[in-house]
Amino acid sequence: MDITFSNIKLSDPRELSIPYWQLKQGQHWAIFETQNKVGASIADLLCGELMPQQGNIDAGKRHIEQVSLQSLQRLLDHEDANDDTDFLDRIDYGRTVHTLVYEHAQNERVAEQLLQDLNLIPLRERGIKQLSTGESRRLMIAIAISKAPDLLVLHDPFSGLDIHHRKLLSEYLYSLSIHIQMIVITSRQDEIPRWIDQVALFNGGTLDQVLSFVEWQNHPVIAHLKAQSAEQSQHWLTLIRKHKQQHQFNDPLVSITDGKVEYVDQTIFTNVNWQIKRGEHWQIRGPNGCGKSTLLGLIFGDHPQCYSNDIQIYGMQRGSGETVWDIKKHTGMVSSALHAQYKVNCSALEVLLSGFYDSIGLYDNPSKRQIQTANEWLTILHLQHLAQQGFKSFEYSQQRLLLIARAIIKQPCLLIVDEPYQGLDFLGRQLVMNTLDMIAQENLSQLLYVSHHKEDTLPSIEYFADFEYRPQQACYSLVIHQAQKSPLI
Ligand SMILES: Nc1ncnc2c1ncn2[C@@H]1O[C@H](COP(=O)(O)OP(=O)(O)OP(=O)(O)O)[C@@H](O)[C@H]1O
Repeated sequence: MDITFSNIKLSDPRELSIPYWQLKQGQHWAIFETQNKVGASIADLLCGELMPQQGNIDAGKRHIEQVSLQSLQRLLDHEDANDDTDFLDRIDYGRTVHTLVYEHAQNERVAEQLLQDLNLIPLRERGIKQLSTGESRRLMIAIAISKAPDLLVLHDPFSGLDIHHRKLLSEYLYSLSIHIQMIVITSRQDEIPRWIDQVALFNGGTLDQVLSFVEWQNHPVIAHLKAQSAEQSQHWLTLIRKHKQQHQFNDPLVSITDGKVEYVDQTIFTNVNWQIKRGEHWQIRGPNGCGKSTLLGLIFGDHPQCYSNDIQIYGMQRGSGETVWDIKKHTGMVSSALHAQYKVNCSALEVLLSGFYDSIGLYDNPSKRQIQTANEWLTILHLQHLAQQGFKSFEYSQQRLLLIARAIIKQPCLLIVDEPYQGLDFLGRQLVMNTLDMIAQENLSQLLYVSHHKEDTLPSIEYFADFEYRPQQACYSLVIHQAQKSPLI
């Protein structure tokens, strides 16, 4: 049976308008997210998580599943609601990979095959809350397929995956496309699979064009969006320059000596020796699960093992009586973990203001100047009219942009951006990427940056901390590289 959208409308803070759209039985679709994210709303409408304010969707009795950042967030919320840490003699990390994949799988053979196909066997006994970004993405795909859907909506399926797992998933989805109808929603051009039949383009939230794969490849929208983002990022930078802060720390800003993180069942990395000097911008690279976020958590002060390591930051030796707030005061952070923790339903304005206090939610009285700066940020994010709207009611990418602005607002000395583009549309990603690059170029903050995508490399970053696997120690270690500047001709 075909799926038909008729006269669909959603408004503030989401925006979606689909006068008429038919997805024929068996046809594979891609939705390319240019600007105004629509994918999350479409996925939620199809899966019955959201009701249209107007119009209707006829999907018959189709069993539709989605894989998306919001479906992961819902599962994590569910695990938090059932957290048994208080009744156990250990931390409750949520249900294990094994339990979650077995829960809906038809039989053991299907479950084991899924664990194998998505490279989840080594993670079988790990709780969902322990998983890294790429690991949890693979788990969410396995869970969705274990429910044997007729239609699978994959929102940014490759997001957070390293190169090896992106290749594996791409081959896996191709084999799956023979049996299951799919809608792939993405904001990256190279992530539209070749087996897609039709591409839907939205303009300002409205379904604008339906294209064949070949028509899509020659479409001018990308060039147009790049020009638009270059112009808009100048507005961001003007605002950042206006509130420029001076930081007076001595070298090195951060120093880790013989860093090590280990858990009961495995060591993640050892022998990490790393110094971040003034003016240096770093990209941290390495495969899923190698410890990038863990290392950044040691610096930011969120990771429990930061006290058992020899870490100096901003001239303070960790564990010498300083508080986590002494560190956070000079540090901005964007990451999926922080996004997941930001559960407080304060207003958009309060989210931005909370950046001045490093809090999740706002518990202080902001000054007039801080309120004015936060309002200026809302204006350049085009969210001024939604200043009082609750954070939770925003779509994931709008939330992410608010959290990025929250991290930048106080102009921290160190800006930790751990896969910042997760959930953003094409324009949003370009905008944030241009802005981060200009922040680094002008040394407005020092970047510690993580992204798995080659095209996200920021030209201003010259230092690379690469995790490499050490088979003898069965864990990772860090290797430092400095980019060769191309000789002037
Ligand atoms: N409490 C724990 N016990 C055992 N392993 C854990 C625990 N917490 C995290 N891990 C594991 O530590 C590893 C490192 O996680 P981390 O999030 O730092 O990886 P990452 O390099 O950022 O990966 P990604 O590229 O997927 O984001 C992962 O394999 C994760 O499953």
